[in-house]
Amino acid sequence: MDIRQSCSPGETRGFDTTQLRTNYLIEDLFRAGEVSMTYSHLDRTVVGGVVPQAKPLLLKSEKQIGSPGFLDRREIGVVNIGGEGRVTADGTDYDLAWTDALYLPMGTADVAFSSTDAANPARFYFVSTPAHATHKAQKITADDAILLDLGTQSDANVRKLRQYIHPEVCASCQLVMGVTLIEDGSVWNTMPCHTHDRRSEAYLYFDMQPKTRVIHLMGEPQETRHLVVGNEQAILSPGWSIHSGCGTGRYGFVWSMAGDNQDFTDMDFVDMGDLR
Ligand SMILES: O=C(O)C(=O)C[C@H](O)C(=O)CO
Ligand SMILES: [Zn+2]
Repeated sequence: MDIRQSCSPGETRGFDTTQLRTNYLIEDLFRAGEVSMTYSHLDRTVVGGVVPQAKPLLLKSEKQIGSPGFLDRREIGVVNIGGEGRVTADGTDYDLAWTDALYLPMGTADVAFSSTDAANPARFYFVSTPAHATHKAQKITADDAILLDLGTQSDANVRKLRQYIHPEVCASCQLVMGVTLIEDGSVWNTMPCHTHDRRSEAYLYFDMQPKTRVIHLMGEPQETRHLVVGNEQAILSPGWSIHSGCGTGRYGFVWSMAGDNQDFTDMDFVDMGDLR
């Protein structure tokens, strides 16, 4: 398990490119036939990638989780960004197509991931956060999610934001999760940008051509830094950091949040004139 400690805004100001990438970027999340996990101390969020081939892959606990079962004291949200696949949770099968999601609650004992066609494997992205109560397991499709049409053509930020794990769609303890797809011809996400010190956030950029890159903006609003991000790479975003990006081509991203509240609109917007 890859471990990421929390960094303060002060030390982040002094980071060079390698230090920024080592602390905030997860580059190698999807490996054929493996479950990969990164444990971030930002709200103890575990971010993972699962690419099942011919055999199912199991969600297993590790020392860092501190309990025999991975979900003994955690909840998990899963989004499939690959070919058709199946998640089997305590004997129930959930078939997930591209951008379908699944919420599994605290107390789920056995979780297995499989691909329908090993030649076009499922690519499951997951985010898990500590939990204190057991809610209902739920599959959520793009049509079940709350859809927000955001942005304007003249601001080059037209996008569809879908809230999948959100109090009005699927009850959870703290996890909030969704997918934003940028329309063709637009390049920006989450600009004007914001912070939300009550919650941390994780971004998985996906649906990009091999040569496309997103220039992801992070850091304090008056001390911005950037990360150059490729397809299927994830960003860890502390509550004090802005999180916004501009692509050289089309892309989407899975966002997730954990922390003190589940109020999506609890954001501190940054005035353009205050960005540095
Ligand atoms: O397109 C957007 O705007 C987003 O997806 C916003 C993120 O989800 C976010 O930052 C929520 O706090
Ligand atoms: Zn945010």
